[in-house]
Amino acid sequence: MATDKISISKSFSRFYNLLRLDKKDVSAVYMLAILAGLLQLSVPLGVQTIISFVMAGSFSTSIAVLIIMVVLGVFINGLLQVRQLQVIEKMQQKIFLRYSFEFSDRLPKLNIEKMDNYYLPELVNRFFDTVSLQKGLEKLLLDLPAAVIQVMFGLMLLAFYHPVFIAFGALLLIIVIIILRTTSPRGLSSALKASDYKYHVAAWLEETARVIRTFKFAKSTTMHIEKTDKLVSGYLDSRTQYFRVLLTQFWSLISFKVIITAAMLIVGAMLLVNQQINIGQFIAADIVIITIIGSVEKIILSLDKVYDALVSVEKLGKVTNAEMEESGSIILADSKEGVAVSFVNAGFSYPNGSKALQDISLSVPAGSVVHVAGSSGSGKSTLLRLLTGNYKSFSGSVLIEDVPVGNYQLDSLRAQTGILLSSQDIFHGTLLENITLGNKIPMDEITTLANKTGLEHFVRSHKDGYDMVLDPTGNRLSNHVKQNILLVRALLGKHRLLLLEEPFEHLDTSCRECMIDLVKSESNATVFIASEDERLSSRCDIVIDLNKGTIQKNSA
Ligand SMILES: Nc1ncnc2c1ncn2[C@@H]1O[C@H](COP(=O)(O)OP(=O)(O)OP(=O)(O)O)[C@@H](O)[C@H]1O
Repeated sequence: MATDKISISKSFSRFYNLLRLDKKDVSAVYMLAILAGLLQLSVPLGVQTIISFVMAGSFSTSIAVLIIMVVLGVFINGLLQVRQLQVIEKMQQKIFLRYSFEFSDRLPKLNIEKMDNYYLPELVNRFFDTVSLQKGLEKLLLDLPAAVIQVMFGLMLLAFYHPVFIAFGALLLIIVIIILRTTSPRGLSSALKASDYKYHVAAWLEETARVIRTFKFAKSTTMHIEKTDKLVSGYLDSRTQYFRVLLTQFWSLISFKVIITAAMLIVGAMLLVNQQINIGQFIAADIVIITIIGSVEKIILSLDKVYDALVSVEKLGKVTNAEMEESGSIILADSKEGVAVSFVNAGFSYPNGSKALQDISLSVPAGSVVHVAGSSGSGKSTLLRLLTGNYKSFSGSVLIEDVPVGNYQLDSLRAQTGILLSSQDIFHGTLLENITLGNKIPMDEITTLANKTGLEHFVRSHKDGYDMVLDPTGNRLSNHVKQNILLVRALLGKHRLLLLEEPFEHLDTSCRECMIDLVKSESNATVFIASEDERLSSRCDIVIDLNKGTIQKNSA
């Protein structure tokens, strides 16, 4: 099973790029963390001074003032933490919002030629990584900087008590850096591997759900369980590997804690006995040391969330960094006339190497109705796809109005093209939304077409009419109605080019005849109809007969 390669520095730079978008918020969080870290140190300093006063046997108003100041410091520290939480919450909301819109905006603009090997609904599962990213963000921006800052300030403070603490600080930093450097790359790559398997398991469960009837009616198959078992084993293996890395880090931490606690107590006690520090300084130094150890513990225990956040950015990048379609700059003029289309020695292979079209040369005058005939797999859909402007890696040339199709601005080409390809479908939404795709189209135009195609009968037979909600993929609709909806969608508006794949497939003979008349009379558009139905040929101006991707016969 292929696992994505990942490098920790690249991952961090992707994460950094994400944070850069919220520069102000991130700076605010760090400023607040620094202030909170400083205030945190007021506790040991205050305690030390209070103890000195008490030891000296003097209880005066200055102690009361000091106590009030220490308590106030703790309170302000809490306030700063609340403010940090508010900023982080805002950033977490922004992450969800940003990825929602980025996914929504990018998906229709993906380069479908390059994304041919992906099943997009499965790819979109990565959206759920926004949740791990939100959680990781909290650790990365709140706990980690606070811990790092506390360690740094704590070490600086300790150095004032006795130079031996400087050595202690250096040793501590070196140990933490060694632990992180040696274990992090392994931690990140095993986290990514576990995440890959997680998505493979989810994808397989989704696939089982999608073809539920196949498994339900199959004769005592256990294939779905066996396949799940294999994927789950992969997940467990990589998860165990990942946990092993975390365990190494936790063990290093425990040993580190034991050694440091023992060393500090011994050193502290010796300094105290030798009267190099007083009791107040001893207690204060211990408070600082406990804070430092607590912070280092926080850093190491947060590592899994850091890995999760970095892995999430990688996973979300599968969609946000995916290649987008390229658009040309020429605008296809809005006109009542159809477009002239020509292919010159055009050939096309899919990314898997399957040769779909070879040496296609043809010339279609504007306004012609073309029947692209041929058996299944002969290349009919592919020929139509090349005219959509989405498929660009063909050899030879494909021209619309004597301009290479790739030169057109995709939006302008789409505005002039009515498309009904078999890959299109019904989506979860109202009937009206399914027809108009949210475009403002006069209702009379819709009802006229619905009348002509026969969709009107379906609309009338439901109490909610155009507001009826269709289920995803339109499974509960008859093929005939589904085809009618897609046909009305394709024909709505003014077009210079119509690309229709098996538009009349589920219609009875009389309906089929009316529809052909409808398509022919609709406009002056140039119409390409890909269909295996030979009866269509006699009703069209040009017939292109395809066989294994080449033109067998081209008759006008
Ligand atoms: N997305 C794809 N990836 C790889 N190969 C493809 C893809 N789509 C089609 N093909 C292959 O390209 C060839 C032409 O397919 P195409 O769908 O254009 O033929 P068709 O005549 O429209 O067939 P049908 O009527 O069954 O849709 C076939 O061999 C098919 O297997």
